[in-house]
Amino acid sequence: MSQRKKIIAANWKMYKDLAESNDFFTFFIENLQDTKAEILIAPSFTNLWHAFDATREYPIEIVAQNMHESEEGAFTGEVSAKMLKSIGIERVILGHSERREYFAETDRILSEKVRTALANEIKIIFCIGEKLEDRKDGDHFKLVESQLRNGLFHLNAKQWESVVIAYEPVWAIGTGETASPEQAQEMHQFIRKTIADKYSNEVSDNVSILYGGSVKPANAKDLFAQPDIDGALVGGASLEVESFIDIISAL
Ligand SMILES: O=C[C@H](O)COP(=O)(O)O
Repeated sequence: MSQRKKIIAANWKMYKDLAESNDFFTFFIENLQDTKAEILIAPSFTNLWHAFDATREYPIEIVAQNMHESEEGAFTGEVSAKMLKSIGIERVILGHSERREYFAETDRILSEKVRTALANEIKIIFCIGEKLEDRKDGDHFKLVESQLRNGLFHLNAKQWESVVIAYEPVWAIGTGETASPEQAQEMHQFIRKTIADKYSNEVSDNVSILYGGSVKPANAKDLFAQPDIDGALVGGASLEVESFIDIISAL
């Protein structure tokens, strides 16, 4: 019987200064209802400590949006796993398409980030997803499989207990063009089978696979009704307390 977790994660990207972040958490905590979902929120680095401190007593996990693959060094502007752990952060988003696109994060760099995170006992939300041209060419399964293999298939079965996958078709991110529940389910099922073929059904059945890409209160319920969709990684709709709570309530 699968014990995989239901997760609603917020990726704030480069939005909210400290005052806006603090205001969000004050209102969010006041209005949060009981939910079976694990709630994860990823603010920017400058807000991480305050967010962690404000939510210590609540069922809300604060997550980093990135980290460097080296333990430490002359990497101006970067943040290490050790620094994140020192402020209580125990999970990081890696492989987001915006990091791959704008910061040239290759599969090799991402596999190194994965190694460093796990070596520092930091759990991972690993993002994979095809571009529109991949899908139009019928290459979306091949692309997603290569991201999965190159980023994560160096892990042993036990290490997968620290991994959550986020399938985020690039063409759905920030566009309002959400994948249909059927499209998302088809890819989630493929991802789970690819993991099962490499490892085992036991490993794949326990990996939470989140959908990301224009998740809104209006489409969340139909997405979450799919058997292999275990929650969402939400961008824009997580910036407002009301819409984020509505998405959580849809699970
Ligand atoms: O990490 C979140 C994804 O990029 C989705 O963003 P979005 O909900 O604004 O489309």
